[in-house]
Amino acid sequence: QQLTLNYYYKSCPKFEQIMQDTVTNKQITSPTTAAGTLRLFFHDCLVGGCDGSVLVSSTPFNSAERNADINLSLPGDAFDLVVRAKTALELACPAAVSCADILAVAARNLVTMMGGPYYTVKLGRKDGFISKSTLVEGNIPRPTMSMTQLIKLFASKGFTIQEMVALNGAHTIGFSHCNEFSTNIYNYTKNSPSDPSYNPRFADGLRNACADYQKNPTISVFNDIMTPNKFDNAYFQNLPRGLGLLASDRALYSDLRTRPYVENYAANQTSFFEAFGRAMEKLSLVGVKTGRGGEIRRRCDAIN
Ligand code: HEM
Ligand SMILES: [Ca+2]
Ligand SMILES: [Ca+2]
Repeated sequence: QQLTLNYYYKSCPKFEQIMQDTVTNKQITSPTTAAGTLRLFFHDCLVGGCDGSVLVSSTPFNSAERNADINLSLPGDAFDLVVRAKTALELACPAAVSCADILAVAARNLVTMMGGPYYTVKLGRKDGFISKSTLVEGNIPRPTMSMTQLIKLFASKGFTIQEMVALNGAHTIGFSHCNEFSTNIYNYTKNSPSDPSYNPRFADGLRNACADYQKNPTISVFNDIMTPNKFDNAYFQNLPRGLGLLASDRALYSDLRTRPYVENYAANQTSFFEAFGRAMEKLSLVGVKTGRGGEIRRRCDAIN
């Protein structure tokens, strides 16, 4: 079986409309939803494919993906958006639409709403039967990984170096908690508090912003200081100036395997949008389940 563009044409003709209304409402009332949902979708697809496994809540019998430490910072608003869409869709067309499709379309609509490209999302994903916290480690990139490790991880999911760079352009919106980069700004070496690949004034600003982060771990900083709420190519323009927040962001410029793509996307937003859209279409197809390989969940947070 294959995914198709008009999968819900008969079974849920209002699918697109309900998704667009729900997404718009949620994003207007909670503007952090867009970035959170895009990251949620990324974390879904990298563990067991785009099958909604990340949406499942833990039970006394099962520690779900959400419990893995790397997923603890996924924001509640992103999960809430999926619940809202699912509720509206179950009223209009019961037991027709998968949670995996809801998440894929929500992420796409939000990218477009923030000013990013529109790309097509094929439909007909089924929801997975498995969500285990132990299956997360090693499948999702960490900012502390070397570029060689990052390239290998993305290659294992089917992505080229160029696609990996384009996908990282998602960091043009949203934010990161201080603990994700604190080792880069405090006591980096004996002689320098911060990683020399930072712009020194930016590093000072980060040290200031994060001063209390151990007492208050919720403190976070925009990934793209120039246009944190706009999906554009400013993220790539920041990197050559030492304004990349995470070590993995700055490595995209310092490493010669990835720098040419950074330079291209920094100079040409159209080129970035095309590459990002194509890479997201590809991400949306990673490990998808069809037919009896999955189910339509009644609730997105629990396997039927
Ligand atoms: C080298 C690869 C990547 C690494 C190491 C990485 C790491 C991170 C980290 C540590 C955060 C901060 C999370 C927090 O503190 O709450 C973050 C945020 C984010 N990431 Fe990535 N990421 C990578 C690639 C991607 C990709 C491919 C996407 C999507 C296509 C993505 C989308 C996002 C978004 C949208 C945010 C902001 C989330 C929010 O504001 O709630 N990331 N990333
Ligand atoms: Ca998954
Ligand atoms: Ca931006």
